[in-house]
Amino acid sequence: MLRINVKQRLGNLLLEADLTLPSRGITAIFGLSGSGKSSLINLVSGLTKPDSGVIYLNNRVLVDEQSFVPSNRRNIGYVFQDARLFPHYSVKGNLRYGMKNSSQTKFDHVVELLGIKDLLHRYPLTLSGGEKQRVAIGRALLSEPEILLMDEPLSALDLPRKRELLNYLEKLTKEIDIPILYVTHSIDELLRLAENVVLMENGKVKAYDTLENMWNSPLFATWKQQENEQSAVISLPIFYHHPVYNMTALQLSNEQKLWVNAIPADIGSLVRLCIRSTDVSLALSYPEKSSIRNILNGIVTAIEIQDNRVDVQVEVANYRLWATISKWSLQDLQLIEGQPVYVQIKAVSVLS
Ligand SMILES: Nc1ncnc2c1ncn2[C@@H]1O[C@H](COP(=O)(O)OP(=O)(O)OP(=O)(O)O)[C@@H](O)[C@H]1O
Repeated sequence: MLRINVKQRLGNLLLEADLTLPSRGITAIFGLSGSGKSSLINLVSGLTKPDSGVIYLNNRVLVDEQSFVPSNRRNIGYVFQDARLFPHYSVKGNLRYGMKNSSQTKFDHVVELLGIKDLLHRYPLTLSGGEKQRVAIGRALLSEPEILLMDEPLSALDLPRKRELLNYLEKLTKEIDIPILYVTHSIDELLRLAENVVLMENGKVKAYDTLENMWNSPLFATWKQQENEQSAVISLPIFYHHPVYNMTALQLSNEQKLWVNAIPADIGSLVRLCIRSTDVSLALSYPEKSSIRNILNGIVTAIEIQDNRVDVQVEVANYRLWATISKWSLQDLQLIEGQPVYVQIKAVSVLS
């Protein structure tokens, strides 16, 4: 567990944070440029000192009124935007630098996890940006930190390398059981990686919650790129793999399941999905003989009339989804809050 309660004056900005973060999973520090994201994790790493306050990592004091543990004694792994490898050491040398014990099994595991076995004898100058970052992550992990701090680790990479590293990061986060604080202003990275989100604004913590709750809250409205639709992000457990068709059923409730293209993961694993309002339609009677596999029971919970469309929020087994319909359809269906409807879902994007 990471406990942060700090104040720090940064020029015109007063950074203030009061947070308790969980002991595993990725917490994204998200916000506009200049909102104080890097400054916050610099305080955790010990690169800077707060004017007042405390930071505890797993009940160990890093900072309080009496003490300030320097960076090199915090047991923290740090990955920056640029990999900052030692140019005169090979990849293997970089990885071994700072390794706490020389466990070959641990070394092999990290090398395997990050796909860097073939690079071990190369030197940083010969590596691509994405490869360098994987080595930097490997080096940080092999120091066996109690927490991993990542400050926009993908921002210096081109799109293909970003995608490649995202896949590694996603795998990594499922495997390691230390918390990761991940600074980003990318929605893509947030949706793929974050379990929890700290939203920073002008040096303050504007909100802190699970990614799903944040995404679905009005605070996030300005961050959603699509102007002509709404979307819902939800996580559901895998319930069943169809033995014939290449489909997987996810559990919304005991009664209701959502079918998606086959996901190669075990029953019970959580899958994060994005359902866009333009892929959802509503009907008042059960659509017989429909080609759409997902026809669910829902209740209308909100109706938002926009300039050229209507966004209808529906609750399906405790999950809130959105459907975009036309004003004409609203008039036709005479929808009101509390009304039961059939919710047809044409497409679902699997995020992670
Ligand atoms: N030592 C300092 N002295 C004065 N101002 C500072 C100092 N460090 C940071 N700042 C200012 O504090 C603000 C927050 O900076 P910070 O780098 O934490 O933002 P950020 O959210 O990480 O931004 P970005 O996404 O652009 O990296 C900025 O306006 C920055 O110029």
